[in-house]
Amino acid sequence: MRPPPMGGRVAECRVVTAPLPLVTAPRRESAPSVPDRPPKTPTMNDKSPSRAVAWLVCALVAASLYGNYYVYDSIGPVADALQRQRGFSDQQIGLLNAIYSLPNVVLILVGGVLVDRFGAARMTLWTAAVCLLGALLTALSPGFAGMAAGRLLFGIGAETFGIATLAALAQYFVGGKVAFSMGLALSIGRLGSFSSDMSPTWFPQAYAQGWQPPLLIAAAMAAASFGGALLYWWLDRRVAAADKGIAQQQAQPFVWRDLLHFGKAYWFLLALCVLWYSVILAFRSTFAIKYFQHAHGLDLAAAGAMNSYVFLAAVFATPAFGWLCDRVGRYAPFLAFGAVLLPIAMALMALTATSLWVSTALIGVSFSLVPAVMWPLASRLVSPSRFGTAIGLMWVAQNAGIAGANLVAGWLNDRAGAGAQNPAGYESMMLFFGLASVGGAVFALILWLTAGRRAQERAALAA
Ligand SMILES: NCCCC[C@H](N)C(=O)NCC(=O)O
Repeated sequence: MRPPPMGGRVAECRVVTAPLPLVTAPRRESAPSVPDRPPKTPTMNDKSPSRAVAWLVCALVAASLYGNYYVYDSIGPVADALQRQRGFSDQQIGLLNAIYSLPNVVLILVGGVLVDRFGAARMTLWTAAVCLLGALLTALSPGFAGMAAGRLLFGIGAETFGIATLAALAQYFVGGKVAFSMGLALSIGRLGSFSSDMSPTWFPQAYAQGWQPPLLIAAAMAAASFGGALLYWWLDRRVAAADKGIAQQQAQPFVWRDLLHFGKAYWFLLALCVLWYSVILAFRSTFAIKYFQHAHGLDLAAAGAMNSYVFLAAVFATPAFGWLCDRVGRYAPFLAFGAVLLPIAMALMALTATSLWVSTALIGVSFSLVPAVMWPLASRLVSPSRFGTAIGLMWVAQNAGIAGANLVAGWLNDRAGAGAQNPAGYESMMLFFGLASVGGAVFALILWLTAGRRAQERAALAA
């Protein structure tokens, strides 16, 4: 089964809207090295998995993501307890999260290649198991080194797990609704992060007992995530068995040269991914609350709540935007619109006295729209057999960008002496994030306006 043929322009990437065959899960082509273009159109076959199966896969993947994102965000709520009860410094607490990203600057590319090599279902299962081990080690370790090793293990599994889950949805929804399914799964993941932030309210007894019970709850979430992955793997095996004789799913040997076959549109998307996520994750996750407190005079609770609304909005808006993209059948214009909102929001925040609600709403739309479009669009810019590699490469650059943006922003703030007594000290950081967001918007606009017109892109996109 192949994705619908794409038109000449990325902006015109259209989803099949004709009545769909029962088939939704493409089996991978067996060519050792494929050009960067979509595979062949599926043929209808009664023995192939139905739409219901695809939605079941989506539900299992989403449930699995929920547990995974819960664990990712589980350190923040116990940071204070770790400091009080175990004497951890801020640097040590910061390292428990940084150690998640650092190995992935190299490792996700390997993870992406493994997803293409061994298939989405097997890799989802294996990496969910690695994440579970990491979460258990984090929760049960008596010392900092053991906890850090647990977070490292979790990070190694989690990013490849993320690629495998996107690949699973790209595979099962190739005939349509890929953006909606990815948006839905991502939003359930974001709900996991939101739940982690809300867990002190939901499980007060656990938090009253100290740092360990909340991390054991996180490990239980990782176990639930593994359970979802196991069910998805089992279902995929049944689908593959039913599919026998129609087409075989075969492991794809990796050829480095294949990276060169990714079209220009893919590289523009990668640049947008690095710049946009660097602003969104480094600013929103690290500096936004402090900036709201010092530069906009909010107290800690109000600043935290203001920041979390972006997150909550994404829970609902991400699948809605995915659905809209599938319905309209266009991706790049939505992506450009979402990317342009970010510099506008940053400018309003840094340069005007406009209420923070306005910039928060704009970032909320951008945070919901860009991921809802970016990953489905990526799945349409490369062959399904290279999707894992393509996302892996994007996330290598993305992790490097996020780590770099955190370091640069921190250095700029320290250099300018930014703080409650010196709110103007945040200006250079805001200029840095503003320029990065403008860069992201420019790449999104170029992707929309030019990439699809090029003959090279047409060749890459056409069936
Ligand atoms: N689990 C939070 C970090 C996810 C990073 C990952 N590389 C990614 O970009 N995932 C897609 C997303 O929008 O969350």
